[in-house]
Amino acid sequence: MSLTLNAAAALLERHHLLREVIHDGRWSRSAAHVAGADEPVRELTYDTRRVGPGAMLVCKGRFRAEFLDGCDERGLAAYVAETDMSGHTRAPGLIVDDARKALSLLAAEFYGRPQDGLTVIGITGTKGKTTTAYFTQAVLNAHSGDRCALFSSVDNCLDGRTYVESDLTTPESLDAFRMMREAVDNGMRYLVMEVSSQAYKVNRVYGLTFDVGAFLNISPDHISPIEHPTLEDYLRCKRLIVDNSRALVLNARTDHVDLLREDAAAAGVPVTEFALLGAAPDAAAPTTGEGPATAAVAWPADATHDAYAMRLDGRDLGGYRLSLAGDFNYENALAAVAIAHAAGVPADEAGALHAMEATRVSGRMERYRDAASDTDVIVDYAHNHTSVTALLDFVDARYAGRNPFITLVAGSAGNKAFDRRQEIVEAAQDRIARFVFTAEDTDTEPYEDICRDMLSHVTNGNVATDTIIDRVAAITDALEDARAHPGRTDVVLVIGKGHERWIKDRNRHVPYEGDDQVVERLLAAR
Ligand SMILES: CC(=O)N[C@H]1[C@@H](OP(=O)(O)OP(=O)(O)OC[C@H]2O[C@@H](n3ccc(=O)[nH]c3=O)[C@H](O)[C@@H]2O)O[C@H](CO)[C@@H](O)[C@@H]1O[C@H](C)C(=O)N[C@@H](C)C(=O)N[C@H](CCC(=O)O)C(=O)O
Ligand SMILES: Nc1ncnc2c1ncn2[C@@H]1O[C@H](COP(=O)(O)OP(=O)(O)OP(=O)(O)O)[C@@H](O)[C@H]1O
Ligand SMILES: N[C@H](CCC[C@H](N)C(=O)O)C(=O)O
Repeated sequence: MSLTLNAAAALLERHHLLREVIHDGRWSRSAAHVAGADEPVRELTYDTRRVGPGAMLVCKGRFRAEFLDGCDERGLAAYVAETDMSGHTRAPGLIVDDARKALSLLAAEFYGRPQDGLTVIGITGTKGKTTTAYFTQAVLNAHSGDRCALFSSVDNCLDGRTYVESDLTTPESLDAFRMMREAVDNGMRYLVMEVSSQAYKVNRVYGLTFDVGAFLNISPDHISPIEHPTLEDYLRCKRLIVDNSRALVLNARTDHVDLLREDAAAAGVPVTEFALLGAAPDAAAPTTGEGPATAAVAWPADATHDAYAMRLDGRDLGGYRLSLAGDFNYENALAAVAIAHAAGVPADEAGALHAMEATRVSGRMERYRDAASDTDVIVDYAHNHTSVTALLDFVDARYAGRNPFITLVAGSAGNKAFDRRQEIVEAAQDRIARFVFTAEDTDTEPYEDICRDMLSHVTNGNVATDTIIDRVAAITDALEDARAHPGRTDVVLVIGKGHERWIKDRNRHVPYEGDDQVVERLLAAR
């Protein structure tokens, strides 16, 4: 870890980001005139509250110059910013075109390019990133003796075994490279990370090349003033993974698959395709023929879809029976097989390629049963049209002929992804008996307004609706109603929060018991 001011300036110059170096009233194209420019930077940070002796600070986003007040006294060595900050500090400034790109490049160097010591796998898609990332980690851990790290929207894992709750789907670049360094120092050989569209939008993975990039699917989501202005912009950001990967694993069934194939061809990136099939493929034509190289396919092995068969590179992998129900999870498992294979796991390593069968992912398809009232409860993380549809497809298939009374307990995020509110209602209203609208995560938008918005999209007069803002009370009401009808088969779906032990209010995490725990407690109390 030996970044100096001189080296930082040269790196930024090489990437055409450096405008000028400002120090003591002198503006220059290099840092050569600054005393101590060859001293190692002792700390790299994007937050003035963490500045200590010898620190280099990157001023990004909604940074305000006043944050710098007092930093000189704490030993600020240099800053990197998109504008001259010398009114608030005597430290030398590297003025750049894009501070977030600069942060990513500097962080990689500061931490000694830890990505070079790892096989790095990036997974993007509207749905299934987290599950596929956990499944892939399970396979690579089995293959390598627990030497696979993970960055996911649920947890991060830097030693193949210990999981710590994460803040973002894709960490800020500096945090990502710091954690990669720790992973390498812990002996990790692989890293599986989720790559959100926001990560590309705000350059959290700038300059990082994935050994394997995976594109799972794309559907409308994340359109709002703080995310993407349009679906086109959302897809444009996600597509960047193709240009930034050495090999691409692609779902042959995703929307815009032809465009992604074109992207890969233009970038010279080899593609492995996978496809979930409705039935066994023709033995004479072992691949689907949908893409140039559909290497991995899976199909239901029984009528209830409780097991699937998989084939990789023409080799049968045998039956798969996941701990997580739902056809979509077999698609995620298939993606994990294709990704792990592209990352070097041989097709004949059956043990490793089946390792995800035991994997559970917190808050995804957690199932509970109250036999006395014939009630099944599912806690899941569905929170948009595609995932609610996938969940209801599972319920339809599983309860075919039993005509269950389905209650959906759901809210939607505040201040972002506004279309989700209508889409969740539209995906569900003709397929369920009752909505209970409730709190989900928000910033400034009141929960009541979000629930009212959801209610306004209900057009089916046959579906019952209630709004119970308190989330625990909403779940309680749904379960009590199910118990009050013992002769009826009930399915209660509690979606959008999973295992989270907090709920966002005014963008702060307020402690919350967790959907899984609320359900367990209520069922045990009977
Ligand atoms: C708190 C907040 O709203 N942050 C958003 C903001 O970041 P920002 O860098 O401008 O941060 P900021 O909090 O305004 O502060 C500006 C800078 O001043 C610094 N600071 C602040 C105070 C101080 O005293 N001193 C100081 O130095 C802060 O450390 C920061 O570096 O602007 C960034 C660029 O727009 C956003 O990425 C970021 O979104 C937050 C992190 C967020 O939650 N974003 C969501 C939408 C997100 O990224 N989600 C995706 C998942 C989507 C998916 O599943 O597909 C994700 O990858 O997690
Ligand atoms: N391949 C898939 N296709 C459709 N829906 C899926 C798929 N995989 C998971 N889901 C649904 O989406 C929910 C979230 O899954 P997961 O966390 O794996 O995806 P994600 O891409 O990380 O989502 P998010 O970014 O919203 O957290 C699941 O609880 C399930 O309802
Ligand atoms: N209830 C959460 C869902 C976040 C999941 C994240 N991956 C996203 O879609 O932004 C929220 O809106 O903050």
